[in-house]
Amino acid sequence: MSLPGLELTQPSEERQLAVAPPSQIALNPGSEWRFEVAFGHLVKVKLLSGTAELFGTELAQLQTYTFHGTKGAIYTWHGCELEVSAGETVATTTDGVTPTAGHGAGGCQSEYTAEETPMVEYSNVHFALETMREEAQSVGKDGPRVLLLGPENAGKTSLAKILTAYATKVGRQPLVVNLDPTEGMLSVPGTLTAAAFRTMLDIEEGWGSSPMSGPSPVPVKLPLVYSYPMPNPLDAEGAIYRPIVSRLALSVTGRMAEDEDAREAGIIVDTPGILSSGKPGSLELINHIVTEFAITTILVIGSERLYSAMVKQYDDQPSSSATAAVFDERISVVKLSKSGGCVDRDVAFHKATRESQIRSYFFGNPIATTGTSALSLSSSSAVTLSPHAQQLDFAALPIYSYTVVSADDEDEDEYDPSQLDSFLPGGGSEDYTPHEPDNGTYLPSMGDTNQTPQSNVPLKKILPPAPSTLANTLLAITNAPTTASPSEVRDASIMGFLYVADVDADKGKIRVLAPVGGRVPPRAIIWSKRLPGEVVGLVG
Ligand SMILES: Nc1ncnc2c1ncn2[C@@H]1O[C@H](COP(=O)(O)OP(=O)(O)OP(=O)(O)O)[C@@H](O)[C@H]1O
Repeated sequence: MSLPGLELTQPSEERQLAVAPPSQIALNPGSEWRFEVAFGHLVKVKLLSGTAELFGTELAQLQTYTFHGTKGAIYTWHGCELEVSAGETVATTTDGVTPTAGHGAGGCQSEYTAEETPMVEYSNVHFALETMREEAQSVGKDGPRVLLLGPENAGKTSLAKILTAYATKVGRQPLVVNLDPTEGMLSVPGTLTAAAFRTMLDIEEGWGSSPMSGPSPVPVKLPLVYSYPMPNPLDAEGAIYRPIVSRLALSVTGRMAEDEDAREAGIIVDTPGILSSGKPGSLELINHIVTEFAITTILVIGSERLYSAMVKQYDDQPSSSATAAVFDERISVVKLSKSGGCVDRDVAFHKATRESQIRSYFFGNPIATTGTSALSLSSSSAVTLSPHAQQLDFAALPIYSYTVVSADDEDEDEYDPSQLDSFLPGGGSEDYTPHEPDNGTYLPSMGDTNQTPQSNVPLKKILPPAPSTLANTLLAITNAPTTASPSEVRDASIMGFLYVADVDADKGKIRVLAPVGGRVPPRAIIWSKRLPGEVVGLVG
């Protein structure tokens, strides 16, 4: 319809939805294309000519890669040409909000080309690590154990991906450890993980997928997962975080002792930004990680203050490895520049990322990506999983919840030490001997000397009636038996997750979604109450 006098036409719906033609982006050698794609909108990227990589993983020529809910950069060492086009917009996000495409090429919210990047510095780190790996190979010592430190959004995870991708590209098999509970590497958030990377990372999915997410054209990785359902490692003065770090370190060093390839390639440890914030207790946690993983190389990104503190404390000090004296193994602290491309992610973006990780754990990835499908035999790489819904008797489930004061928000779950007796093995027998005498660092009440040793672990069994707040949250099924002590539950690795769809407190039932059918294994369960927290709308 024309507007009288102006001869303008009202934009028709088709016109509004008209897809912009693909844009071509030419990158000079040593530059990168930085882009941000909103959740729910798809952007397709194709490498037309030259070579390019996304956080160290090379793009294949003429394959289409589909991105959504991503902030990243495609870097080229030798120059390349990219084609960027808009994919279809996925109906709605989990919040029910219809996503809007941005104004950048292909509907990116933001995109630009940057000539200045720290990639040369980062690749030099890779070559230095390679030299250490070759030395490890020749003299029979362990490969480098690298710790990444820096404030939030400094690019630690991106650098961990780059170093891992470069290492796998030259045939190494590094062990990667994620100590950031908010990220969820090959797992859902609220976990700390370790995995051996022998094959390439996934361009579209970041770290790639684990077998629990279903079949994948990019080889899956098998992570070892521990539950840490809180965003802040400093909660409970680090008394929950520390023992889990020790468990991971034990498993990782055990793997290195048995696997020659892993021993030579060493470890890459990614940490949460809060450890580098200088908050009380953070330096002690760093020290714990440095000791447990026998760190040899500390990489500090984007913080002069932390770098200087680390140099003072660790530079040229012997590592804590048992063979440090034999090989004169010393710690080196290296300062690295933060990439100008690192973007701050707001609370909404973090929440959307978490929801998307959980959704793909239960339902797979419904977005078909032609890029990866070309590598697989099927015509589409979309993976649709069918989780099983079932009703469970709440009283029969040994569900534990952490009861700690958050260092961040003072969001306290009532901490009542008298209730803790209820989860003593064998129903509260007094002659119980603790499994771990070293857990005594957490004292919930300094004046209370009559506490049983078990109360050092702030885990409480949830007794009926089922709390309504259980709805829309995750339950982590541990490998610990139902009669395990709280310290055993805390230290147990995770088998899988359930999503609580409904709580019927009157009937004493909960309706859960499980990734596989069959009976829920009789194991102790940890309630992921605070992280990932409530995820509404997973089940319609
Ligand atoms: N060169 C780059 N260009 C564009 N985006 C980038 C670049 N490097 C990193 N990013 C993005 O910036 C964000 C922050 O980076 P990253 O996750 O690596 O930081 P981090 O230090 O691990 O953060 P945190 O401690 O909060 O987990 C991520 O979304 C990442 O994809």
